Amino acid sequence: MTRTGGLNVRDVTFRYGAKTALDGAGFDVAPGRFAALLGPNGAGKSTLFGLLTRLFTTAEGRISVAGHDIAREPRAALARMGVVFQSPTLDLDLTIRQNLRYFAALHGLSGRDAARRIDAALERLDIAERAGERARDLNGGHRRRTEIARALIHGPDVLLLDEATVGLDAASRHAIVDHVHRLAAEDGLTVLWATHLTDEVRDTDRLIVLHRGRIRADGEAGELRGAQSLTDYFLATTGEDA
Ligand SMILES: Nc1ncnc2c1ncn2[C@@H]1O[C@H](COP(=O)(O)OP(=O)(O)OP(=O)(O)O)[C@@H](O)[C@H]1O
Repeated sequence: MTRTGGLNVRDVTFRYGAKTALDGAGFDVAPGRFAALLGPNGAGKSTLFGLLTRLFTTAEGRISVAGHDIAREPRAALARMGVVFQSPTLDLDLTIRQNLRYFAALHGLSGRDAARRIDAALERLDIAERAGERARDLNGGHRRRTEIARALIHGPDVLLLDEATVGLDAASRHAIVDHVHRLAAEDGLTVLWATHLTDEVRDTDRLIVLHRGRIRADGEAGELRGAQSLTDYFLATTGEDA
């Protein structure tokens, strides 16, 4: 599937009072690419996600999502975007399907169209057989997969995930990293995957290293790291533990 636009971030600066959290940060993610945004704690990843999702705004810099400038066409830009936030946001008392139905309704989707989209998203994340179970009864990995499925229901072009594997065991982490890579490679989604874990990045991924509000490296992960391990490369680039 070919999609247009991708994600463009240009010269974005953001301050919390006197504290500069993002300092002229800019990068592009081409349509259908998986980009890992790698940064240690405090690098500015959550601030960037806040700007991408319009939680807050800045006059300094430009962001566009699937060809829509987020300041000038916020509704169009947000409609093209799926987001998985760092903090879990499922209603634990509802079933998986009910959680997704609720989200579909927020997007103005209902009836057969919503059901079809929900089924497709659950299939895509390999959790269709769990649809009738309450979120509370699922493990952390399946809950996360549900949240990713939910982020796909309205058919976004760009998928943003902020530390999506936090708190999960190795097997669940691996499964989720794999699923999201496939969403880029097979479905043409543009993915921005924020993490501080180097083992979630593949050599063929686009790698963007953010440190203290600035982009420190941007390229294909395997080329950037060369003969070094990615962890060593990351340490050398940021001077901090990975
Ligand atoms: N509300 C705030 N007021 C002041 N400074 C803040 C605020 N929120 C974040 N910061 C600072 O801005 C910088 C970037 O923070 P941000 O949360 O975006 O980083 P991060 O890469 O997401 O880190 P983490 O993985 O720890 O969430 C940090 O130095 C942080 O201390």
